[in-house]
Amino acid sequence: MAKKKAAVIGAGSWGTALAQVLADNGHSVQLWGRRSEQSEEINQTHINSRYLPDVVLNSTIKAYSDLSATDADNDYIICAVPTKAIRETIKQLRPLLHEHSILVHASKGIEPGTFKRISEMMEEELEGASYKAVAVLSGPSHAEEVGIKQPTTVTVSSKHLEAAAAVQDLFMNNYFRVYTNEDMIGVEIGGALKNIIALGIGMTDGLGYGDNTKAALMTRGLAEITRLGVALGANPMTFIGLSGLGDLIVTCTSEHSRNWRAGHLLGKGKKLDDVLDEMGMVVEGVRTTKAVFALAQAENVEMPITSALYSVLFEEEPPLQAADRLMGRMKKNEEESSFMGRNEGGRES
Ligand SMILES: NC(=O)C1=CN([C@@H]2O[C@H](COP(=O)(O)OP(=O)(O)OC[C@H]3O[C@@H](n4cnc5c(N)ncnc54)[C@H](OP(=O)(O)O)[C@@H]3O)[C@@H](O)[C@H]2O)C=CC1
Ligand SMILES: O=C(CO)COP(=O)(O)O
Repeated sequence: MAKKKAAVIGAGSWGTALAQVLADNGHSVQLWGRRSEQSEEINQTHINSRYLPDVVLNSTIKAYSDLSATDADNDYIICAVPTKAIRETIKQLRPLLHEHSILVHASKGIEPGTFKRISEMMEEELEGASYKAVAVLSGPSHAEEVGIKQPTTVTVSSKHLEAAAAVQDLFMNNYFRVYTNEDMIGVEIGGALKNIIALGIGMTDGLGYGDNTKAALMTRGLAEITRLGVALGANPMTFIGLSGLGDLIVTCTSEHSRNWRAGHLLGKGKKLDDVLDEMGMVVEGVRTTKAVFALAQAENVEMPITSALYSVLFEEEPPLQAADRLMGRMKKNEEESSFMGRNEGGRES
């Protein structure tokens, strides 16, 4: 592919790893982080010591901390800030876009209150602006492993299929393999909601439960993610792909996962605020649980695991009691209760 110009917005773990992939591919890369001391460190030492300390970054990456200094002639803007910062970031980037700009987000969350997916938030903030397309890049990909070039596969999706194919070309290399998928709703829902299940599995691991419990939560978790996704218009097949099952596996079974680690500390009896302070990195699943608990009610979709997590996170239910409550629910048929989308009968509490 001809060499392109890209700005990666967000110099946390993921933005830094994605900047490295793009620089390895020979593209010209700007990497924005909001702290000037961090951009100076990256430019001078080629290390992001807070977020990706074990990776020596490609020396061609140009870090900066003034968002308005993002080059207006970038072909691609890759947005890797936490979900809560998406709107303010897009507002600031808006004047720098042009008719060929492709905006790719790599974040995983749902907005509480509006229930918007990230691409929907972006499109709202971009209304009337000049740009070509919004795309999502998602899938099983810990920054720490991408940073050391371990074989990784992800999915890119966009309503604009030509843009998705262009993003595939931009990122593809011998350690980062990118698939396209037309189901943007499914890709974004899978990536955001697996964090809820990872929190839950971290919690049951913290309680001392083993592999049976992990498999139960992953399988039934995927069933409830699929149920909500189908109700929102997603293709159920997406949830057994990279951005569904793939990301669920990588997040629920790895100590790299901040969501798993936060859940683990909660399972050990720590309070949510103390856990979030201790993590010092984004734990998207907490905010996503709040959003999805309300969204499931609005959509009349049964999501018992999300509901149990909500009680633990926001209503101080002890994790053990929530686990007991999940096990004591009324009996079910596995197949029917997995993929039916909205509740046909009454809501189960
Ligand atoms: N880490 C991973 O392996 C993966 C992460 N993701 C997703 O990528 C997104 C970013 O996560 P990740 O890079 O891991 O997060 P990190 O916790 O590693 O870093 C967070 C980054 O966001 C910045 N930040 C925090 N608040 C704001 C704000 N209000 N405005 C602008 N920047 C802000 C932080 O800056 P500062 O240092 O100044 O606080 C820091 O650069 C998340 O949605 C996550 O789910 C997706 C795939 C893989
Ligand atoms: O999304 C991820 C891997 O695909 C990273 O998950 P965490 O945010 O839990 O670390």
